[in-house]
Order: sequence, then structure tokens, then C-alpha cells
Amino acid sequence: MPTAPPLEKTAPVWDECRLAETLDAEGWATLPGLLPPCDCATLAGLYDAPRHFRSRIVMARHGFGRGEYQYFAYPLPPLIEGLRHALYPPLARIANAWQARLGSPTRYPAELPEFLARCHGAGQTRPTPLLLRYSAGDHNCLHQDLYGEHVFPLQLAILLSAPGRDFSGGEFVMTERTSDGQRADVVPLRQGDGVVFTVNERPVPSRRGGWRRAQMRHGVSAVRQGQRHTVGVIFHDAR
Ligand SMILES: O=C(O)CCC(=O)C(=O)O
Ligand SMILES: [Fe+2]
Repeated sequence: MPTAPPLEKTAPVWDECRLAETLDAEGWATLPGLLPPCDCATLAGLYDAPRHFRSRIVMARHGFGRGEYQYFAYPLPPLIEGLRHALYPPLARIANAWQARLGSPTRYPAELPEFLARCHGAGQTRPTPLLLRYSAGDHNCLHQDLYGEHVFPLQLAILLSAPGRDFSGGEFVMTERTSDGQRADVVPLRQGDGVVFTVNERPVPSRRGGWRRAQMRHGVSAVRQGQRHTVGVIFHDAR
């Protein structure tokens, strides 16, 4: 199991201003080199150790695409627990600015334990961080990771495999729909890169000077060759 210290005890590897600016502009932002290759390999290797997980989902059975994933059980592996706690506070500041722009009364607490207490109080007690495995021909349909009334509007995914070496195809895709139409972005990721992205909706400037809502979804295009692993860190827990 990865044994890196929780990230809040180390210097953050992200620049909060750049993260906020990019998320405001695009609805997603990469965190290059978030994990070194050895941690990527260790996390991907957990897939075959069932004791780390609470459930396994075969995507084709649910119409989610093709491939499979497992939800981690509590306690989370220290590396994932550390990342979830360290990344939450800057993302909560960004999420609160978004809520204000959208005219929503929802505000997110400054630290993750307070937000999880809110989820748990509403019956959302099951952990949502997950490990995904795709083989040749697999894909992940465009979706939103909503698991109950409480939704934290940003989430993280980290590519654990090396494109070109471990797999080909399998691009991380984001779509955005506004009253003007739909657009798609392919997010460029290397092994160990993270992407922080909008779970469901975000504010975009309206032509009249205010804000309007953009609906976002994410998915993964078909893996052509090899095997692709990712870890997903969702901040709200599930019912
Ligand atoms: O495999 C990926 O890159 C996407 C995973 C995903 O849907 C998620 O982390 O929520
Ligand atoms: Fe997802």
C-alpha cells in the first residue's frame, strides 16, 4: 500500500491561483505530475487486492460503457486519503465562488471532515473514491458522478498508466452544454497527471454581463490497445 505522508503535511504541488483561473475559464484544469510513476504503479496494483474495496462495478451491466471499477472502502489508502483532504480546501474556495455566481445559497465548509459530516448526516456514508480499469475496446460513457442530495461540484481523476506505453486511445473527454450549444474537450494527460473537473454545472459569463449555467459531463473514449488505470477522487460520499 502507498505510504506517502498525507499531502497537507507537505508543500502543495498546485498553484491555487492558476487552478482557479483555469477552472473558471474551462471547467477543468490539469495538475501535471501529481503522482510519481511508482505511486501510480502501486495504486493500479491495488485493483487485484479485494480487501481495499467495498464494491465492484462491471460497467456494461449498468449501461455505463465497458470496463470495470471498484469503490474503495474506508479507511482509504493513505495516499488517496491525503490527496482528498489536501485538495478539498482550495477547491471549496473555488466552489463557493461558483455558488455565489450561480445565485445558489449553498456554501461548502472550509475542511473536508465538516463536508463529509454533512453528507453522512444525510445518509451519504459510503466512500466514493474509485479505481478504474479499462482493457482494449473499453470506454466510459459521458456521465456525472452524483450520489445523493449533497454534491461537491469539483472532482479529481489521476491517470495511473502511461499513454503510448501501457495503452493507446482512452482519452479523457469533457463536454459542456450551454444555451449556445455543446462543445467537447479532450484533456491531455500523461502518467501521474491529475485533472480537476466540474461534476455537474458551473457558471459561465452571459452576454448581458451576469452568469449562466453550463452543464458538464465527462467520459473516456475507447481504449485501442493495452490496459488503462485511473483513480477517481470524488468529495461527496454516496447513499
Ligand atoms: O477513467 C477516467 O479517466 C475517468 C474516470 C471517472 O469517470 C471518474 O474518475 O469519475
Ligand atoms: Fe466519473
